[in-house]
Amino acid sequence: MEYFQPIEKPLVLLGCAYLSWKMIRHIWGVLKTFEKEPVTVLVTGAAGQIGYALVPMIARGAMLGGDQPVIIHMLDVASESLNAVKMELIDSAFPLLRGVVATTDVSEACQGVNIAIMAGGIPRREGMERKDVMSKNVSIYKSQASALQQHAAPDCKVLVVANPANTNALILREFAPAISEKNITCLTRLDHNRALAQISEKLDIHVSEVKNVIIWGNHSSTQYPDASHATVKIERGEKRVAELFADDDKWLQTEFITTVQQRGAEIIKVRKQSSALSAASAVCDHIRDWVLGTPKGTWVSMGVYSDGSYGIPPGLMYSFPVTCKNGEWSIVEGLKIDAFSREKMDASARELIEEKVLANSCLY
Ligand SMILES: NC(=O)C1=CN([C@@H]2O[C@H](COP(=O)(O)OP(=O)(O)OC[C@H]3O[C@@H](n4cnc5c(N)ncnc54)[C@H](O)[C@@H]3O)[C@@H](O)[C@H]2O)C=CC1
Ligand SMILES: O=C([O-])CC(=O)C(=O)O
Repeated sequence: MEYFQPIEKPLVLLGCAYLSWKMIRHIWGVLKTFEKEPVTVLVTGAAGQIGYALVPMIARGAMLGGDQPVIIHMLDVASESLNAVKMELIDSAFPLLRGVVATTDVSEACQGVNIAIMAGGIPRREGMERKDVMSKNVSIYKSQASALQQHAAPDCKVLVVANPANTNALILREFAPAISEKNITCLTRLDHNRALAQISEKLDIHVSEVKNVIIWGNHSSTQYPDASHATVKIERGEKRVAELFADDDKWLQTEFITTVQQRGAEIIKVRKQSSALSAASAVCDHIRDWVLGTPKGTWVSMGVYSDGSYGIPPGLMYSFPVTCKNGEWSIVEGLKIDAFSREKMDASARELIEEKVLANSCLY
């Protein structure tokens, strides 16, 4: 038996669709009220240049996503400037910002932090190498390591930015043995982004179409920016970057490498201060990929504790190509290394061994 006249059927269907739509909107509204727990992010050197560029990025969701509330802890020895940064953060009325702590006390700063961005220290000036700021900065990392170990969340993820970044991270690891070595990294993402940008400029394509460059080694002028596995997006698939250069064009083996290696020094020369905006942005990229995962088929460069992969001595903090999933990084294994790359990768490893010895001589 028919319940409805043919004329009534479309009206009933329309009514049902309307009610379902209302119900979905209601459920969506309820779900939206269950917001995520805030993540506590520490920034050391927060009154400095990188800190000043970085904290608003974090508070806007550029690091952990637009639906992730954050509490920002800021540590610096320059208490007045630090308080001014706090005032500005409050004045910005960031919807995701759930709290701000500005302190000169390292224990208070580290309390309960889930992510620690370590940018406190002195930057190099024109004419200096990054290891020239070694003695001052490694002692900071020695003393802050134990505060992190004692007061941060047990699974806190640490990113060391201050130079010499790889060796500071190694010192932090040595003096915070309770923090898993998988949770201590250093920043080479700025170099990685610089390498992508150089290729995109050279080939006159958008930077998002280039991927899988690698920064091997130290965040110093011995780093090896390697484009031999990099690809660009083409209409149907991908093409190796190397195939886009004529056989006799040695740009990828010469100018590309030196430009990326020297980009930090070039910025200092022109700006009279080291890179801050691009460094802060690279920090967000590093943590976002580590926490939320790298896109399928894409790797990024991170300074991590060497497990001996690619013949790099274990126990160095060395930049490798990594992919990230479920909050963990893994080194991309099995890439072919030719003699040209081998020599450059080993030279950077040798420099890191020397820096380790130098750092220890500053500390003991
Ligand atoms: N890994 C990378 O890609 C990059 C690393 N860097 C390095 O990052 C570091 C920070 O650079 P900027 O922000 O430009 O320098 P900056 O001098 O503007 O800021 C550093 C801040 O650290 C603070 N500070 C000094 N000692 C401290 C301590 N014991 N505890 C807490 N804070 C302390 C200073 O008061 C200052 O506010 C430098 O070492 C620089 O060389 C810079 C750019 C890129
Ligand atoms: O070069 C410096 O000293 C600052 C830095 O690390 C960079 O810009 O890569």
